[in-house]
Amino acid sequence: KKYNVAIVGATGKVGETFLKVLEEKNFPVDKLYPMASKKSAGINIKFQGKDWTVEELSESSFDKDIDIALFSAGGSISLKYAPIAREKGVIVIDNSSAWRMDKDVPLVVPEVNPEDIKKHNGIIANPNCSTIQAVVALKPLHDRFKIKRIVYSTYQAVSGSGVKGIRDLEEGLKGNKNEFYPHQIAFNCIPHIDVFLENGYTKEEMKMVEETKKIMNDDSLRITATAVRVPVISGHSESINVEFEKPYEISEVFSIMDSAEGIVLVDDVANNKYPLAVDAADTDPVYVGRLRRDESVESGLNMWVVADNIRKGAATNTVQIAELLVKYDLI
Ligand SMILES: O=C(O)CCc1cccc(C(=O)O)c1C(=O)O
Repeated sequence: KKYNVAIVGATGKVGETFLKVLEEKNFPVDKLYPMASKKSAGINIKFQGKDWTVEELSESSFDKDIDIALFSAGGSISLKYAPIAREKGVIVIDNSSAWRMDKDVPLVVPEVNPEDIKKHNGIIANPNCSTIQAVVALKPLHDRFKIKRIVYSTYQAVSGSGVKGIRDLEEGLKGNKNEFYPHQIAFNCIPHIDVFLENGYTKEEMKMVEETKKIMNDDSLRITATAVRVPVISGHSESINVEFEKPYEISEVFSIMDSAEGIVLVDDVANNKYPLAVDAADTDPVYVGRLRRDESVESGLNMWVVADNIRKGAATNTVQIAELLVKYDLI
């Protein structure tokens, strides 16, 4: 069976990676409907050996035979158009934060909570990039040792902000002034991703806290986060400190990580081997390393987790969700 697939935000960084990953995975697409804003309408897109024309997104865009719509066009577009698509019988997989915490919307990482997809009511949410790579690494350890507390510190690539963030870094490295970020990103770290909230955290940090609990289905988890933008083009790196309910042996953590789905263990410090953003770029795994006991608590562990924020952090995870819909015969 082949499916008619709409791509909302087809000309953005994540949108164009949707197309790349759909082709790589040979997803069975019959008709493609690339959609974007007025300024991109008419652009020709080559996909699976054919030419497709970008149409301007409108309220009538889903009045045709579309099976799945992959959205990555910002939260306001998702808020307005996902319900319109759903009403027309389209299954929406949304990359924005707009629907993630809605109780009727499953928030899915296929390696972590695939079964949740069966509860969808027409909209499925793709989690935040930093949350996805974290829960892939944490889930196997939570199942075995029961996590009680998580401390996230992230080092996030500028591609997470799209072309504007990349340009700020590239221009900044040439000594030109920034336009997008609140401060110079070149030769700098900016502890400010998305907007600040009443509690002094940023929205990015609270997404990690709230989305982790929903995906792991455990509101008892105690979590804090600090999200930092760093002068890296591609790949988010994260220092994750976890405290378990149960005692553990470090040798068992190594073997669990080495065999867990979606994880590549890179941990051989005697030979300077640990996960690096430049190695993760344009690949799909979540890379885990620097595993070591946190001696300051009863049963604690430190790790370093790296992944491509546009692929596993967004586009690949979304296409994997589409593959789950097919696998579970939900479409
Ligand atoms: O609303 C928007 O314009 C998009 C803001 C954004 C930019 C970069 C990553 C994310 C994300 O959470 O995945 C988000 C978000 O959906 O909140």
